[in-house]
Amino acid sequence: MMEDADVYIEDGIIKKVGINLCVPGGARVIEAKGKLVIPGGIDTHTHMQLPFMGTFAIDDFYTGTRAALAGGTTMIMDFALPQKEESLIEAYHKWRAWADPKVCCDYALHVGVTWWNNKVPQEMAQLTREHGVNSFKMFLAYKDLWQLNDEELLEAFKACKEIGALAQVHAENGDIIKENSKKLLALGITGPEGHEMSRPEEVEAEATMRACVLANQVGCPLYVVHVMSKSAADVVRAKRKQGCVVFGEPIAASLGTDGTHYWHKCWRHAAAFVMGPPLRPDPTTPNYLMDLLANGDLQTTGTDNCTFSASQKAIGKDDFTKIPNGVNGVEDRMSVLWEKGVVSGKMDACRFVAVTSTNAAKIFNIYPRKGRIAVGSDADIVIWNPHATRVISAQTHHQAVDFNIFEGMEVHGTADFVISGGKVVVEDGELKCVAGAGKFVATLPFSPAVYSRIENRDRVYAPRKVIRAPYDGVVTAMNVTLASVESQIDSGDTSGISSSQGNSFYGRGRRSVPPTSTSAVFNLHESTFSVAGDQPCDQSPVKRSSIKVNNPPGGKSAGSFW
Ligand SMILES: NC(=O)NCCC(=O)O
Ligand SMILES: [Zn+2]
Repeated sequence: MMEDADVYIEDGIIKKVGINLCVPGGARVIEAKGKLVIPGGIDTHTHMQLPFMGTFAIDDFYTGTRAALAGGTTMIMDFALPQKEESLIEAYHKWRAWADPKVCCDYALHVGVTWWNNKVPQEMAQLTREHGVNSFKMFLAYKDLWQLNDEELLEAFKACKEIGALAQVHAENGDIIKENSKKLLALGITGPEGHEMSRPEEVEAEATMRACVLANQVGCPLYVVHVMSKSAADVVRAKRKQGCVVFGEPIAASLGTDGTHYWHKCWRHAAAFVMGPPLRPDPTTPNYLMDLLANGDLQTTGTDNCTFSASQKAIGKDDFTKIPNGVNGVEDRMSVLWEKGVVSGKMDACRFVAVTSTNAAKIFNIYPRKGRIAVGSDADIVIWNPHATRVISAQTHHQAVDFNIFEGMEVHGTADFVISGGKVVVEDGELKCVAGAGKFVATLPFSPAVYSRIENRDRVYAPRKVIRAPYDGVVTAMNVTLASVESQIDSGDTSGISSSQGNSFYGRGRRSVPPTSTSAVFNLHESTFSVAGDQPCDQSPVKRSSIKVNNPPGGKSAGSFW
């Protein structure tokens, strides 16, 4: 909703909203006529000072959050990413120790589930209960580093659901990437174009689909980070249309530029765009993603801000797999979104606020403290000038990195004033922020924007058994030893395989024994057994031991079968 009103702030909180407000004498007045007074942006996805690929991201929690404020973003959500076997709680504390003294704006943490054993879900629960973390990111990529296999993913999704957290996924198939990378390097393709060629769209789309299916099977809500391609976005859209609880996050890079840069003749230029999943060479991708964002098929915007300077990128000068992955965006996200989303006519100012701030606040359960201008909300406010223009450049940006992937782009929409926690930190374009002024924002589990639907779906789709009269006919005995079967076959008598004999079944390479029709058990290799449709054992419910009803009707529903 948009209204014409004044906003009065005291002690970092919005105290009044309305016309002709009565305010204490001496209160500072900032004139915003002709401009928009909007909630500060929330960047859902950053990696400040991430230790990664042999180096650290060059924008740390100070330069990164300072740049965020300059562009109208008043809160970032970063990721604590444990090394293999490292405690998730230790990683969380490590990130807090890095961020707390440096952040100029508020921040929250997602935590990565980068490995799995039975201690991990306990730590996830503790992080949710005691440390203000309500989202966990799992990687389907980065084989041998952070990648989980499908069984581990299922466990992680189940754990998220149990504790009311939102499962996030980096959706790319790491096994395929590894295989393709080897092939390309063997062909002598060592430059940044190899990065995109090793992980084309379908590699992202397959992983997106797999994550959606796995999460849906255990009734876990899912958030797909950095949606980079049309086909991955189509998966999110289709799954939402089918009723799955899934959210999609395109980023400033995927909305504002494309992957044609990987073929640029200057190595440094091409390497600057290397990130995972890659930007797509199809130049119609940004418009396509923006349309989905404008129309509600995608919900939030992040940046995946993870910056590396020229010399850091050059770690991979002879091998694209070694180029540190990551691009800028935290400073320019709001302007890129305004230019490509609003000025283009795809979305109005209200939708702009939704996708840059409010939707994130709702999904991550910090609404209406964040993402809204209302009495009681944090005074994180931007006075947005929709008419002013600027040209994005590494020469003038506030980030530490020496390259800007939006270099030369003229954008309308600038943050003339930025108020963070009630303090004016950008004034007519001038930055006045202080390291450590930002606060950690705890995010609580069971976000209503995410879990109210889950609870209802669990109830509606809870598995129910069919009530029927018990079967009272003859039941073939199952316990059979191979020796007894063989001796009976040798003697030509296959009629009386008895229950006192042990388990066995026919082996494919064995002597010419009859197929499973004469056996008391199924040989899956030889039978026509199918996981779909009627099974030969359908008449005998007691034998379908592989199907478990997790929650019998009447019991608590966890909705495992939808
Ligand atoms: N995305 C990227 O290229 N770098 C940061 C690590 C990650 O999110 O994958
Ligand atoms: Zn990321």
